Amino acid sequence: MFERVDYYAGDPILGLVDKFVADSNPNKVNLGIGIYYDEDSKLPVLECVKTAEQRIADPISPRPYLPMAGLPGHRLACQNLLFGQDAAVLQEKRVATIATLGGSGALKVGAEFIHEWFPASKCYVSDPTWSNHIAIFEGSDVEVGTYPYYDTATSSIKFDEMLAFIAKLNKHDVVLLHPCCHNPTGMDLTHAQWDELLDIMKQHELIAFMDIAYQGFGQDMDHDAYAIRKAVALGLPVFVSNSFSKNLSLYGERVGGLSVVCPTAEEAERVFGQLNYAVRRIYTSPPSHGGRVVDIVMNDEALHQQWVGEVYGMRDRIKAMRLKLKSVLEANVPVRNFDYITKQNGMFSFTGLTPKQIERLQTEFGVYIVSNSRMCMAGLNVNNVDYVANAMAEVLKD
Ligand SMILES: Cc1[nH+]cc(COP(=O)(O)O)c(/C=N/[C@@H](CC(=O)O)C(=O)O)c1O
Repeated sequence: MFERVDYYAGDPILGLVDKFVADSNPNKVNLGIGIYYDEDSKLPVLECVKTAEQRIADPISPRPYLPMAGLPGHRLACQNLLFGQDAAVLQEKRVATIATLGGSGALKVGAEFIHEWFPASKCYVSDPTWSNHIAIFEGSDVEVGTYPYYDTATSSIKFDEMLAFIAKLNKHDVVLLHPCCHNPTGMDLTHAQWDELLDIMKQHELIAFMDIAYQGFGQDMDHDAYAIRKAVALGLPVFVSNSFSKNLSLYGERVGGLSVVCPTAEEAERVFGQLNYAVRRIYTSPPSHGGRVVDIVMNDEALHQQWVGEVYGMRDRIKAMRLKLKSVLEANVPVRNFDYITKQNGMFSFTGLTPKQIERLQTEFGVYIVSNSRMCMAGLNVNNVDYVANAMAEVLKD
């Protein structure tokens, strides 16, 4: 009956978790999946979340279905964070926002919407990008292509090539962009480069799909949203998928959002209705617990301020680990340039290690990084950074 069904080869990122758990090496370090671990290699529960959880727990309340679009407070939280509190585009009611099952759910609903209402549009992702971008859009029957992005030889962005390629796309083609903390390279465009790119996209009537999963881990909440707000200012059609998995450390609660910026409030109403309908046909409504945590933390002024401070604490710890890793590697492998480690933003560093070196890191040292050479810097801490640096130095001798 099901003999024709293909075996699933496994996910290049999630599959590493199982291998890591099964590894008996006492020194093992998981630098694969994009999860923030604290100084003690523990997944943190933010203080602001603890307070929200207490409010949800006492008094305990029933758990009715949420609206298809999720809690209004969750949706408002996404809008204020992405576009800025009281932004004109919000005052004009030109943004259709739904709460989603994490950033992944936002991408899926967005891909379904594009397939249905822009059937001729192709989606172009950066080369390289988060592997699930391609799987999600292709899973919604949207044809996916890639635009030039990262130059491995120079650890930099192929900006001129990227512009030239995007300038040749067709009207209403979708360009999937990382506003900050690019996954997997960590290399971000400068504000001047964003201005140039978005202007070309405006001229060629392209659709910007901005996937922001690490807001606050780059420079700060507003700086990290620059590309989104610039696209809005230029009057581009913008889809924004956002995730609270990392910056609220709520991975398993599956909380995110999808926003679509429209030319008029009337069109936003139309889009909002179809986003609701897409949710109904995929999963009916988002989970209530995570939505309530987002609503409480993000809309209570004191908790919101506390949250921002906690995110910047995570950001700064990662930056400190980048500096430490770079200094130990420079001391151990003086012939090699490691500037890329501190040039890159957010959780990830694209190390450029070869498959053989990656394999040795894993089998000989129990250090797990993704097969494309992406390393999650948020898995480093003062207890393991020397070990990881020495292991990298060792395999780099190959
Ligand atoms: C760019 C990007 N967008 C969306 C997501 C999905 O987030 P969520 O809200 O949890 O659905 C992730 C997750 N990335 C990490 C985990 C994963 O692969 O699912 C990662 O790259 O390791 C991203 O890195």
